[in-house]
Amino acid sequence: MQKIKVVVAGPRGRMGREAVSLVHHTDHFELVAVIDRINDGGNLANIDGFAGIEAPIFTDIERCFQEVKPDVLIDLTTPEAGKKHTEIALQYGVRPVVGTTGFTEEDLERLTKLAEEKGLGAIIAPNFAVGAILMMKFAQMAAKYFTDVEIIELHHDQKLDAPSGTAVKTAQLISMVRPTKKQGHPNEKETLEGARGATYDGIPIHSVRLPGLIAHQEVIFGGHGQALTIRHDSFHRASFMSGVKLSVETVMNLHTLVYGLEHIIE
Ligand SMILES: NC(=O)C1=CN([C@@H]2O[C@H](COP(=O)(O)OP(=O)(O)OC[C@H]3O[C@@H](n4cnc5c(N)ncnc54)[C@H](OP(=O)(O)O)[C@@H]3O)[C@@H](O)[C@H]2O)C=CC1
Ligand SMILES: O=C(O)C1=N[C@H](C(=O)O)C[C@H](O)C1
Repeated sequence: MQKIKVVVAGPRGRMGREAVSLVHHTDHFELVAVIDRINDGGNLANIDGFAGIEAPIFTDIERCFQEVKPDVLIDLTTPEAGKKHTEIALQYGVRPVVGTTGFTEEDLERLTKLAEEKGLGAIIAPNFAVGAILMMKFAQMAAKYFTDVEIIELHHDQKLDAPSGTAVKTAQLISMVRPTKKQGHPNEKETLEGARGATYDGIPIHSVRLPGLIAHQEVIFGGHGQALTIRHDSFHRASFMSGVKLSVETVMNLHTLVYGLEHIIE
């Protein structure tokens, strides 16, 4: 079996480290390079925590693609870098698998068009954990029966974007099946700004950031005399890696951009 040649962007990050280890330990994947803001021209094996994992380090992603000609880019960086990397990957015929969050609907539209023009597969997944995908699917199912819902997402305090990509995706899936609705009392007023959270299509989203947390979300539905809570917890970033592996394998056979792992996990 031909190995899939993979580049990881953001290898020193919390998710990037897990992804490097996944690629290194998967027989049919080959880590051909990493994209890092520092250490240009060096080798990953010389960086703390990566002993024995050989891969050239590039800061310039275009030079990397020209020299190593990878099949797939795994991006786990920041919203700004992730958008730029995804676009450049598609320009160079490299299939992106993007876990980075903070992409807007306009970004997704632009990248979908580009992937189609190039006839290339791309996967952008706000959450790679199978349990989180199920939480989103169950929430979408429940929304047919309960039209009042609020989302509480809880993350570590080093997270850059709020609300989380998962919370936005959950609200998008719910809003596909329920009519737009202004929840709460029509005359309610915030005496402290932000008390009712952000809203997506009328669905309140509350973001909690605390040290000690990893990635957690509750979707709370309220009805007459009852409530339903659907909760998912990632206690370790290893929870995301089976989804990353499946995405790298699947993207090789796609010719369009897929947004969300729920389209891949049947
Ligand atoms: N889809 C999913 O299942 C999951 C997605 N995420 C998302 O993944 C992303 C990364 O999260 P996390 O690992 O916690 O974040 P970290 O801050 O730990 O890691 C991000 C890494 O990206 C690097 N980076 C930033 N800009 C560039 C650039 N231009 N080129 C190369 N590397 C760059 C940073 O380098 P430096 O150290 O120099 O700043 C850092 O090492 C976030 O958007 C997060 O929301 C997180 C968990 C799960
Ligand atoms: O930054 C994180 O940690 C996470 N980000 C993703 C998101 O924004 O939804 C996925 C997961 O929640 C962890």
